[in-house]
Amino acid sequence: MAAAGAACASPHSSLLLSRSRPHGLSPASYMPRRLILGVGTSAVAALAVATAPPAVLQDGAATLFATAGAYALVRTFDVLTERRLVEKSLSRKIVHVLSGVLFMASWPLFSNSTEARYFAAVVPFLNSLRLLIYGLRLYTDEALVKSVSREGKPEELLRGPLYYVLVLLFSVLVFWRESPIGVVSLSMMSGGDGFADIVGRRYGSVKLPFNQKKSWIGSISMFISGFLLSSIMLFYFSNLGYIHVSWEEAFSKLALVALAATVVECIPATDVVDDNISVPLASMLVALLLFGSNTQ
Ligand SMILES: Nc1ccn([C@@H]2O[C@H](COP(=O)(O)OP(=O)(O)OP(=O)(O)O)[C@@H](O)[C@H]2O)c(=O)n1
Ligand SMILES: C/C(=C\CO)CCC[C@H](C)CCC[C@H](C)CCCC(C)C
Repeated sequence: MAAAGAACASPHSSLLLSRSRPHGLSPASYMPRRLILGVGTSAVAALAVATAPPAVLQDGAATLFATAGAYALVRTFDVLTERRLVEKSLSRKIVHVLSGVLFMASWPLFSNSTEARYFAAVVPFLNSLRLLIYGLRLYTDEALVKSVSREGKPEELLRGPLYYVLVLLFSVLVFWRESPIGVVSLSMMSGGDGFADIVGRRYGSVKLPFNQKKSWIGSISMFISGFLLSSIMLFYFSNLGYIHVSWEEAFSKLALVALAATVVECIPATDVVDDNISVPLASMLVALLLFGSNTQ
């Protein structure tokens, strides 16, 4: 109040008066509305965090971490491709492999609550929205388009990448981390199909007799990498107590799932149905038959 009175003492004070709090007005009516809104929002957010159950806080943090991880993964390979440190088609396939593997690896970060899978599902859901928005050219994101499209066309995001993310969304909601079916299927889609491309594109000179677009080395790579990654991810989740695995039978079952996924991936029909649909679908069906639908 004294400052305001002093400010009125000289002509210069008219300018000061317009900047200092006018005499007699309460701070609330003077403080910029934005500041009041900011303080209010922060207070509500702090109250929400302070009163939220620990599981919700854990799941919220895990969701933020995985979402940020997804963005960072795509951005990293955009920069590596931009600087020609990684060839474009290889970069795309590495993103294909790592997205599924790292997403599964992040699942133990979520709480043991029944709602945890829905928090985890937010990550592929947001990424499917992102692919839809940029694939439909509603907005542009050069980095995303360059990282996950074959030829740099935004509409490409609406096929392979979108199917891939929707499979992640479906698997996390339906199977989550207590069932081997989702883990095995995502391993075949990300690791198996990914390495089939990475190896086959480079060393696949001897083509399959019934499909000149695919090669023996590519299909063999798919079988081996799908089998190995499925085994590793099953060990990961069983070691953390989410899945009980009878290893005497598991390896033979995983080999049959990998064989089914490899056969589906190499038949010419995949020109009609995208690999990112046919491979996980075939894996889910065979894994369902072999492992059963019982989850721990
Ligand atoms: N069993 C396989 C699978 C793939 N490839 C090689 O990898 C390339 C891409 O494989 P493909 O499965 O067609 O990849 P897509 O998922 O269809 O391609 P993209 O991921 O680019 O959409 C093929 O042209 C081929 O050179 C191969 O040799 N043998
Ligand atoms: C190029 C791809 C498929 C074509 O065959 C993969 C597209 C990947 C998406 C752009 C990003 C998906 C991110 C995952 C939903 C979450 C990853 C989280 C993890 C912690 C990095």
